Amino acid sequence: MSDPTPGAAPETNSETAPGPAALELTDVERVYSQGLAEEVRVLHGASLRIAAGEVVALVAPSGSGKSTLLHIAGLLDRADGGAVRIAGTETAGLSDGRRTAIRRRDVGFVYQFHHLLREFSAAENVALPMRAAGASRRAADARAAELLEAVGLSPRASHRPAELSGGEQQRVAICRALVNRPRLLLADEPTGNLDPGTSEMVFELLAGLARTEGLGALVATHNLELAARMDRVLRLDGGRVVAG
Ligand SMILES: Nc1ncnc2c1ncn2[C@@H]1O[C@H](COP(=O)(O)OP(=O)(O)OP(=O)(O)O)[C@@H](O)[C@H]1O
Repeated sequence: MSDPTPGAAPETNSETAPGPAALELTDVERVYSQGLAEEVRVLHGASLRIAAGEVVALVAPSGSGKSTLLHIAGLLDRADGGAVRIAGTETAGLSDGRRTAIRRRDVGFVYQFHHLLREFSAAENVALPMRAAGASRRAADARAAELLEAVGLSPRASHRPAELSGGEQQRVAICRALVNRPRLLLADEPTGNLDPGTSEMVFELLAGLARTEGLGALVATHNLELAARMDRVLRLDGGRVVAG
């Protein structure tokens, strides 16, 4: 039986809930003001909690602050107020260097466009961030092979991005985001550039991998049908996060 703590965000996945949440935002504020005649208050009391192993969709109209929220959650931008906790670590008061270290260790990103390096093979693209983090070539190659196999791309491991379809390229980008075993996966319109059938397949692979790897995932998308297949759907409404 679950017995939610008062004040805690509801609906975490009880099977994977032990341990710290992958991501906790508490009353996050973000106001853009630099060089603007009028302030743009994008996030105003935005709170959410994503448990390890939970895949959550974030749907909201264009311009409502999805990218802003993802950038703050991924420590690419600083909130003007509130708390950002990643895998149990509060990040608000940390130096830029410390935040970068946490981002590299604990956060994986997938974007609408894959940004794969075109002169490298699929396997090399996946292995690169792990090599950059200091892993041996052998360990990085083994991890890349394991992930490419999980998304059905073993036969394409030696292909360069230009030799892959859009959906295959995005599957490689997902593997690359997961290679360092992050605690949190942030995806911004990961299937925005793909046809409906391919989008569905890439979404399923992303969600399946996040669950088997036990990380929390927040996936921003305009696609309501795909969002409904995630564990939960959240919306942004007037700068706050509400259940979708
Ligand atoms: N650097 C900035 N300076 C000023 N305003 C900004 C800045 N970045 C974003 N904004 C404004 O903040 C609001 C939210 O932008 P954001 O990119 O987070 O929205 P979004 O929901 O991700 O939109 P989309 O789905 O179109 O990508 C928009 O009104 C945008 O114009």
